[in-house]
Amino acid sequence: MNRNIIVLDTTLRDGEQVPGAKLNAQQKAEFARQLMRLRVDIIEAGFPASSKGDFQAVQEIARIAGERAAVTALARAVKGDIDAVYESVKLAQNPFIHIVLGTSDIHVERKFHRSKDAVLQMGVDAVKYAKSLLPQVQYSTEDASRSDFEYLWRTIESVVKAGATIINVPDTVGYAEPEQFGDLICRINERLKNINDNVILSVHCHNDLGLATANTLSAIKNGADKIECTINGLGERAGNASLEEVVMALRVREGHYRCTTNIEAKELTRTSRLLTYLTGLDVQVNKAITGDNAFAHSSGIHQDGLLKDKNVYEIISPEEVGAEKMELVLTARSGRHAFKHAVEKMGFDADDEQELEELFQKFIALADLKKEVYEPDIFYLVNSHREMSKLGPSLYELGSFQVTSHTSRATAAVELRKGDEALTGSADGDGPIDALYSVMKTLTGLDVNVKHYKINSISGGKEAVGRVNLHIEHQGKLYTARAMDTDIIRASAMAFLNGVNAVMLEKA
Ligand SMILES: CC(=O)SCCNC(=O)CCNC(=O)[C@H](O)C(C)(C)COP(=O)(O)OP(=O)(O)OC[C@H]1O[C@@H](n2cnc3c(N)ncnc32)[C@H](O)[C@@H]1OP(=O)(O)O
Ligand SMILES: CC(C)C(=O)C(=O)O
Repeated sequence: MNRNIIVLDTTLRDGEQVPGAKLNAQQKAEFARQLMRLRVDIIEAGFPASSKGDFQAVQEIARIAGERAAVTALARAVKGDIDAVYESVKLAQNPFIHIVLGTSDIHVERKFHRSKDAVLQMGVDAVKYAKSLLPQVQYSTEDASRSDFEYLWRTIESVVKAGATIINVPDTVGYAEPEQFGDLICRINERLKNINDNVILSVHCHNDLGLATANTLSAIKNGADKIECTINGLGERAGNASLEEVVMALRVREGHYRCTTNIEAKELTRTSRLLTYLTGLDVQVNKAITGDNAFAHSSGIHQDGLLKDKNVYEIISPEEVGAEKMELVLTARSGRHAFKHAVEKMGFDADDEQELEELFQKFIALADLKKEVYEPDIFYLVNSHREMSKLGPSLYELGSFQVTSHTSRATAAVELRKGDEALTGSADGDGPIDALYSVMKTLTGLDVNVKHYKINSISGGKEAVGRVNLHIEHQGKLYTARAMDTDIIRASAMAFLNGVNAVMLEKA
């Protein structure tokens, strides 16, 4: 039978310890509401002794939590801190006090300058005091993974006897590695069962070596029943175990771990985005589950495989975590299958193989100029290709051009080709486009006037494509012409030529 793992979210306590992540009481309450929608079992709401603002934030979260989540907050083994936690969480339906105290030699000797026995006694006294206020008390043996095992165990045994109901084993500085940490949890678990079977064994891992998720999973395999995580892995230094990673690993590899959680996975993306919005701290694009690229596929071989069967390259469907549907990002590394899929997705038929190949070649040329090709690019590419095909072979083609612009004047030099003939010339103008059109008008010898000129950016990104729309007048008749390019001068020149060619074709 599957074990249910209790999930404590500490984004509002450990996550908030990150520089720049500080939230006000109203923001903390908003995020806590989202954590309740996510169905975390416990919210660690803050460190109420640290400031009046945090005390009030914890109090508000305790007030709104109701039955939806247990609420706790952190205290040192200090009476004043414990009082602050009690006073701020007591309104919750399921409140508990969380006490932390170091067990490693370095904490005992360098931080507290006391004997091991004295530090242990501080912990016992703190638990006894907390227990006089609330029935549920969690005790964290800070820096457990760097602690002498027998002293660590002696501490756990003593605080359990004093009334601690949850023992939390932190890898405070992210020093542990999965096998060793799993072994530590296994040893503690075996002894704990012998002294009190009702005590919950919990872990809290940091990511200094990028192992927080792996260590948390290893602890679960070795008997931990409760985990502490944060959204987006936010937390002190390199952060904490990421809630979304651990939860989805348990879900995707359920057969392996045989554990479940109460988490509503569909709320993961929304929770991550809310956190980014509130803190202004972006998630790295390739972050598992919540990064922008977590469900984006950009290379041709992958895109082809996904279109044939999404299981070829997808172990989690984005919908499962509340993200948008699988995204195929079109780049110069995309292939014909993905391109055809994008063309059809926009409602164009793509059955003509020769046309599709021509379009694909234009797409690759464009993708070489741009990092990503967006839907509006494809839309315009197909439409303009089809429009140009209707016009037949272009009469004038753009060879080369050079445009210089000064404060008050601009000059353009252009080479056009008409069959084998090369036509070159230059002209001045009020601005670069005026100079360009002036020389092209002379070279084609046609009496045309530009009546309307409009340029738009039709897609996103630094290399966005510029689209030029023109109305050209010839002998009282208006001709519409368009062109697009990542170079707006080239797009302007090509639009003019397209207009001129339309006039020529009609006259022919
Ligand atoms: C691993 C973790 O994430 S632990 C949680 C970290 N979170 C925080 O620190 C929350 C924010 N902190 C604060 O607001 C402040 O540091 C406070 C309110 C906790 C304390 O502020 P101050 O009283 O000004 O003390 P300061 O932070 O300068 O020093 C910490 C003191 O607590 C002591 N201390 C540290 N940890 C503990 C502990 N677990 N139990 C008892 N005392 C402790 C230190 O030894 C030091 O005391 P000393 O002055 O006798 O040497
Ligand atoms: C309070 C404890 C659990 C902690 O944050 C740590 O040890 O990292």
